[in-house]
Amino acid sequence: MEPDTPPEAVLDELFATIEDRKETLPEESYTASLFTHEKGENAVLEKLGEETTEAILAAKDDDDEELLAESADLVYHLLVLLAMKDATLDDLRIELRERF
Ligand SMILES: N=c1c2ncn([C@@H]3O[C@H](COP(=O)(O)OP(=O)(O)OP(=O)(O)O)[C@@H](O)[C@H]3O)c2ncn1[C@@H]1O[C@H](COP(=O)(O)O)[C@@H](O)[C@H]1O
Repeated sequence: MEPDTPPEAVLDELFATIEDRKETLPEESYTASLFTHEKGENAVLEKLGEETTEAILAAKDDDDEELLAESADLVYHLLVLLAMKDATLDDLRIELRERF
């Protein structure tokens, strides 16, 4: 991702990169390692649990910087899980829109 990517395009670009890693499985990619992990989907599910706990602790500590960092880890791992389950970012947007 380029440093000058507009903030509103970041999630789409990140999700497209995750889908690319799922398809091409580069050896050096952390994202690809989640798709090929010996624990299967449990690897990303465990990370989601860890990052959720870390975000909660940061919020309880009023550590705003840490909360943002852990939230980013959480969202990233959630997007990996969605890609793993063949869902798309648009599926998530539509689900949210239906709640209005
Ligand atoms: N946004 C992320 C991202 N957020 C978090 N992480 C990784 O998620 C892991 C978080 O684990 P922890 O916080 O527990 O840190 P850790 O102790 O180092 O992790 P582990 O030892 O448990 O693996 C770290 O290895 C981070 O590097 C991410 N890895 C990749 N991306 C993006 O995904 C895209 C593809 O990147 P590659 O995975 O490098 O191909 C790029 O746009 C990246 O910026």
